[in-house]
Amino acid sequence: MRSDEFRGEELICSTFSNTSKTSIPINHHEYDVIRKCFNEKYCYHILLFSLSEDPTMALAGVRVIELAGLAPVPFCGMILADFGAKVIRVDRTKVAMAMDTQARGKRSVALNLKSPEGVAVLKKLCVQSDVILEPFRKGVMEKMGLGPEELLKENPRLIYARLTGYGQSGAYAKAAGHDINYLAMSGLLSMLGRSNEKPYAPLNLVADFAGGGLTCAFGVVLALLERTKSGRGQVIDSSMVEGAAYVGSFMWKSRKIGLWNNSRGENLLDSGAPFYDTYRTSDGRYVAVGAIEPQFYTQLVHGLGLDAASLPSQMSFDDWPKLRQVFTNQFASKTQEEWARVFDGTDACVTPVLSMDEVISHPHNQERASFHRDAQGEVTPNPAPVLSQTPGSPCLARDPIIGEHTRPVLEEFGFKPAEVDQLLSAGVIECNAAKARL
Ligand SMILES: C[C@H](CCC[C@@H](C)[C@H]1CC[C@H]2[C@@H]3[C@H](O)C[C@@H]4C[C@H](O)CC[C@]4(C)[C@H]3C[C@H](O)[C@]12C)C(=O)SCCNC(=O)CCNC(=O)[C@H](O)C(C)(C)COP(=O)(O)OP(=O)(O)OC[C@H]1O[C@@H](n2cnc3c(N)ncnc32)[C@H](O)[C@@H]1OP(=O)(O)O
Repeated sequence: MRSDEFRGEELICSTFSNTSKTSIPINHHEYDVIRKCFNEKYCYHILLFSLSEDPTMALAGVRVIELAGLAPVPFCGMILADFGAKVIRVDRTKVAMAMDTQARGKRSVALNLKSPEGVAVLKKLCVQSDVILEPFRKGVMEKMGLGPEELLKENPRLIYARLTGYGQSGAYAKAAGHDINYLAMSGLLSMLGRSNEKPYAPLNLVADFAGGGLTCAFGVVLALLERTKSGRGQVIDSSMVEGAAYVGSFMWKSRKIGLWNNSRGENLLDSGAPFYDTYRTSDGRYVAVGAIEPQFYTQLVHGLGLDAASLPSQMSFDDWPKLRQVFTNQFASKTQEEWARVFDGTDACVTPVLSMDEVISHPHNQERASFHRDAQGEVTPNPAPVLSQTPGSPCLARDPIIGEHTRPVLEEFGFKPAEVDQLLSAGVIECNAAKARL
């Protein structure tokens, strides 16, 4: 008979044959079941219960309720799913198509939270879960009776992540907005753009994803780790203004070394320096040049076939426009492929600007399997970073349709089939079967 010691957040298992201890992370629901079983000394059987998750995934056993949102929260949910969490996305009912293009690995429950029965269903899901991710502006969850007060009272171990543009306080807290607004409020947008041009937002990368979904996922993991010590959940106030600014800390911290003394687009790293920019090649494609250090810059000049003695000094700011013109003319003389043959294998810091589809076939990315094709055959990035013991693994199945898993999820969380039928007939939930692919 296995001897098992149950300690708070994890199950330490040892067997007679060996004393190696395996600790298995468990979620709130398992915690309660296990504690009850230990009290009644049924310790062995519960191990099977907690081994139901794939222990090779870092977030195995973590249950996440993701309320359907636009882009940042779906990205956060996808990250957690990629690393083993069980993510249930709660969609609105009467919605034709999911807005979530980052839905891999998630299951969808369609639930009308405008009904008290719907609120009760969500509460029951949250009591048995570890994390809730909410994408709404300040006050919406409280209005539905689903604020942190209510949910943490019923499940003190719940991690309540609130991902918003402006945070849960402050004059803008209830204002609508999108990535570009948050980036503007972070101060970083003022630094983005070429010389004599207006500021531009680099896609919706910085606030929505870097400072939003990714930073929020980091907060969730921090809270999960902290809970293994305190046994308590907490509220994560994830503001995209603050997340973006935090991601950009280097920009603030490097002002004192004069990195940003010039106007926008005229500094070392903001397209001002000719050795840190992109250049068009003879076939209309581009290369990226990042030869900052003198030893790398020397290799750039050599690869371009230029005579260093005939050029102005690398750091002669006033000569940068002239140097840029020289580089522009040189790079325009060969194709992207030809320049790759010149610079691959050197430290000149010159790389091809690859398209979203080319990335998967570039030899370096292929060797590392950095990208894969999903169920729709589309190129998509693999989870990062790569952990040696518990790497992330993207679900390759198609994305869920809205309400596809309502019934199995509710029954998994303890609803009887008759209760699910009743909720369905009352319009509180939707159970949509996946349409057969012809
Ligand atoms: C730059 C990005 C924006 C990217 C957008 C793209 C992802 C999408 C742009 C175009 C889309 C595609 C296009 O539309 C074509 C297709 C259409 C198809 O239908 C879907 C597929 C498409 C291909 C579609 C796909 C994509 O959606 C697009 C490509 C960003 O910056 S995103 C970041 C936005 N900001 C935040 O997230 C910060 C926090 N959130 C907010 O500030 C607000 O939520 C926001 C975003 C301003 C929206 O405000 P809104 O007034 O609309 O909502 P809230 O005030 O938050 O209140 C939510 C209300 O909803 C109720 N509710 C929620 N869940 C339920 C439920 N289950 N049942 C019932 N009711 C529910 C909740 O009670 C609130 O109701 P009230 O308003 O009455 O309180």
